[in-house]
Amino acid sequence: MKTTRIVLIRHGQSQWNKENRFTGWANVPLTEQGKSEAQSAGQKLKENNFKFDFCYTSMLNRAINTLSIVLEELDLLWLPVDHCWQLNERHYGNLQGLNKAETAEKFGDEQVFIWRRSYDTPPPTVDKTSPYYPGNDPRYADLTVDELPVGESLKDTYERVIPFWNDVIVPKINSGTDILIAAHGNSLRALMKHLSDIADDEITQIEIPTGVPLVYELDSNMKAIKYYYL
Ligand SMILES: O=C(O)[C@@H](CO)OP(=O)(O)O
Repeated sequence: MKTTRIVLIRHGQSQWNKENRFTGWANVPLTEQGKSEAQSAGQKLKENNFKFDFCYTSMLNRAINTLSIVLEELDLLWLPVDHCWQLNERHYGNLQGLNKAETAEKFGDEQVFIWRRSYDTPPPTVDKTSPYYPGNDPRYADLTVDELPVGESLKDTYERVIPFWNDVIVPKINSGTDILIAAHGNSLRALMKHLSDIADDEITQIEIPTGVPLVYELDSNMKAIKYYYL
């Protein structure tokens, strides 16, 4: 059976990972630690002789910068890269910017766990006056009003990531292209759920570390044979 290998990577530590704040589509930078995680990821890929032809990332600086640091380590900065809003982090609605511990003190641990890890409960939404409404950001000018998220559950994120995977990334892989995807904790959890057929109530337990290459071996139906971290 033909197997395919792809590599996923969550961005390195961001400023708001460090400050324990809900991030979502907020465009925060990598910390120095995040940059060095990305460098080590690139070195590990190099030591293990990984080769790539094409990359996908999100529209958010922390994933774009992580990818570029990894590619620099691999001497592959010249590779083509598609920047796709579908790979963005889950939009965290009105929670964006809030400290997670303070929010738990205010609303209770259980409510915050539901917002963070339930499959289909969305966070409180933003309205069009919010600085976190993506329709106010020129990078999302091509999205229709229906596509612009105002606060997503993991299920909502899954419903934009997986059609993009099936319609855009799978044909690219099938044309014999070795791909690298740099994205986010929850957009990658959605992809892992699909690739490994993880149940709705089990995906709560999957936590992806920042800046560590996640290797997937896929069968001819583009489903996981196995996955491991480098
Ligand atoms: O804040 C976020 O955007 C995400 C990822 O950092 O957090 P969580 O782990 O709560 O989904």
